[in-house]
Amino acid sequence: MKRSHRPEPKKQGAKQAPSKKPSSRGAKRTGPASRDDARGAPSERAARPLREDLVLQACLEAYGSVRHEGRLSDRALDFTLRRKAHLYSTERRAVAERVYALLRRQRTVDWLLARARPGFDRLETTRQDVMRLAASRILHGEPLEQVVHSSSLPAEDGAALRTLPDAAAALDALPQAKRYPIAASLPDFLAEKFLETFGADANAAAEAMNERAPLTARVNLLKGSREELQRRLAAEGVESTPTPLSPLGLWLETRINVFSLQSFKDGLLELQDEGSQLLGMLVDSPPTRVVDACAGAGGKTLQLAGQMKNRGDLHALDVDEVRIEELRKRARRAGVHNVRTQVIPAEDPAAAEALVALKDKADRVMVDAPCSGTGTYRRKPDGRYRLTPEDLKAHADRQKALLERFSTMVKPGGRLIYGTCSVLREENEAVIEDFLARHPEFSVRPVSQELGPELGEKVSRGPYLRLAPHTHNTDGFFGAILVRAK
Ligand SMILES: C[S@@+](CC[C@H](N)C(=O)[O-])C[C@H]1O[C@@H](n2cnc3c(N)ncnc32)[C@H](O)[C@@H]1O
Repeated sequence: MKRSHRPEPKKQGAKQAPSKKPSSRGAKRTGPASRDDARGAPSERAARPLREDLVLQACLEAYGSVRHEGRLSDRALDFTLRRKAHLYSTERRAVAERVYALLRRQRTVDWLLARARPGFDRLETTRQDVMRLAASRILHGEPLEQVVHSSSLPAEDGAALRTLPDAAAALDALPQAKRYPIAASLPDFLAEKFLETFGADANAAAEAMNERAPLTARVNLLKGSREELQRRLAAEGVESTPTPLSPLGLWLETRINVFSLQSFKDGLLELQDEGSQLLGMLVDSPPTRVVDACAGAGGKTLQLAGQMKNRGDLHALDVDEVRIEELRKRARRAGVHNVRTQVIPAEDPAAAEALVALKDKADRVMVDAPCSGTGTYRRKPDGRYRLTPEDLKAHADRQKALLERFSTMVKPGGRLIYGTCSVLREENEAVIEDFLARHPEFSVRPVSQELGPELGEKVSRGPYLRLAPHTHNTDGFFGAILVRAK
């Protein structure tokens, strides 16, 4: 039976979508503290049964606002759960897990229900959504009868759910080209691109993309080593495991609220996917002047500051004032002193003017470009349903333009580091090829020269960093190092 759309036996004791590795959703910041945070022993809290009616109501609100009102999933959950202070933390987690699980399998679930329940698409919207949530829970291994019972379904809808295995068998029987977009839960054009990109591994790529991501922290080297952080976390009752690829990372157990940990408030760690950490490691240290050209809220800026040991000049630029403000806050918490932030205009020629002072001056320029985010669907599952072929083209055009603009800041002998969290060639290798065709003064430096042969071999394809959930259990990332001739 294929995992993607087959109802499967529930793992013993599990209360959530299965995940091979530590996973993150439990620790998502979900609004104000829930009512049991201060009450009851942990074992009592864990044993308390979910109040299914309240959980279902919250799931319907959050899922409905993503699916029917177009809100982003993290915002919709945050918004819903902020207004549900009466939910226990186990219930809040169940809401987040169920909504994310359904978003990851939305197309599959819709296809199966259309077969299992004649007239499904003519049912009233809330009734459809109740069935979707129930079907998704069954696909993720919850016992069918328990789900049917706890979803308070009309008898005919419950009966339809009992036929899901037959619908799954019909899906399995489709030829791969027809089956794949549905089983992978991707729009047709993206499914085609995944098939092109991953070939024989396309099924595995989709499976891993539809799993929960691990909850991954990056140690703040300015405040201690990874081992010291592990000890601090253990003292706070949090188990952690060193990440296998990044020397900076720790997988954290999921059933915690990271943001309430003292070690987080003291700036000892940041949440950052292991793939993102590896991309940040392509910027070597200690160069004296580094530009983080698309710094956003500073995930990589803070990592670079740590790698630079708080020395030299680190320029963090972005067009988004809100993100830059968040970066400043995070930098204060992390004890970062070498960063200068700058909000820059997006459009030429104003943008070019803002960068004039840095022209030919930087040892390293990192362009962590805005992209389709096709590598991050484990964490942002709804992104796939919003992306259009036109968006993809616009991303690639903008990436080329940004590389062109920010490359002017690299000094002779300096390096340009380009990265995305996309798995698609047109945003990655094709952007680099386009740039090199117009800039013979730049050449590619294989990432293994930066990361060392052992790690380099594990994380690269050709000269580039190439990561994906099914091969590395990281988000999908691409990275390239380009060196400007002296
Ligand atoms: C992938 S995100 C950066 C993530 C960030 N580096 C991190 O590690 O957290 C891309 C960023 O590029 C920014 N951006 C978009 N257009 C830009 C432009 N013309 N110049 C600079 N930054 C831009 C976006 O605002 C966004 O914050």
